[in-house]
Amino acid sequence: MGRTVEGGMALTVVGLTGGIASGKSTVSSLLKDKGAAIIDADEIAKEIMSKGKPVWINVVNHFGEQILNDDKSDIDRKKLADIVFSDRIQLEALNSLTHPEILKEIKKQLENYKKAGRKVIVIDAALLLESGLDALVDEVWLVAVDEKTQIKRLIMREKDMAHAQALNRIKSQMPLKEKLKYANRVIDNNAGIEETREQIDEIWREIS
Ligand SMILES: CC(C)(COP(=O)(O)OP(=O)(O)OC[C@H]1O[C@@H](n2cnc3c(N)ncnc32)[C@H](O)[C@@H]1O)[C@@H](O)C(=O)NCCC(=O)NCCS
Ligand SMILES: Nc1ncnc2c1ncn2[C@@H]1O[C@H](COP(=O)(O)OP(=O)(O)OP(=O)(O)O)[C@@H](O)[C@H]1O
Repeated sequence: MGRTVEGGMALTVVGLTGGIASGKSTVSSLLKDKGAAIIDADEIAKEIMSKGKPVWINVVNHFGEQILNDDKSDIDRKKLADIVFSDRIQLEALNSLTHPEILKEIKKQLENYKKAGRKVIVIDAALLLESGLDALVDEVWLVAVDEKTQIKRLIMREKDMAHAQALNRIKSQMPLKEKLKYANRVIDNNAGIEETREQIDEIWREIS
């Protein structure tokens, strides 16, 4: 599907999405090894909300002291997560404080990678479809796992996340069934890393 032109590969902007703990970072790093440029929405979200930045100040002003750590020096991400992933209105408030800045930074990195002549640029974003970021991409690739595997891996990764918290976070995202409607390719990450690597090898052969 990657559009080929005489003399080599054309530019393809890929939106890599999937629910929390579906395996996007794992797939991203396989794609990076192949030579793709990666734009990581979670990393950007963390960066724009680092201490003292405008978004940090706006988030603290909106949510108040309840989201600060014990010495009140910084945002306690776990406290903030507990609030927003159990209250849709608060999640929307956080999204409207953060998403415009995240979008701006993603666009900036995309332009820079294009200028640098990168041929495959991957935007790794859990909320690609929910936030309309898919308007920026040529293809949507979906990393898919069964909900049981998703919860198991999520709880394994986040040692202190309770089952209910894991479910809340999953429920705050678009269901897999809905995401499938937008996907140009589906990467099945239910089995081991080797099986996933084989799918990436195959996709890379097809687009290059
Ligand atoms: C609520 C916060 C502080 C929780 O931080 P925490 O360190 O526990 O999680 P982290 O940022 O590493 O995100 C992990 C995963 O949670 C899910 N998630 C994060 N934010 C959201 C959201 N607004 N809606 C739904 N799911 C989300 C994603 O799958 C993400 O990959 C943080 O996620 C945040 O600031 N979110 C708002 C910004 C955002 O939308 N980020 C995602 C960009 S795609
Ligand atoms: N095929 C696999 N087999 C076993 N474990 C896996 C597999 N793929 C990913 N994992 C593990 O599952 C967890 C979630 O994977 P990863 O961090 O890549 O997901 P993600 O979609 O990037 O998550 P998030 O959106 O929450 O950042 C990690 O601990 C990872 O090591």
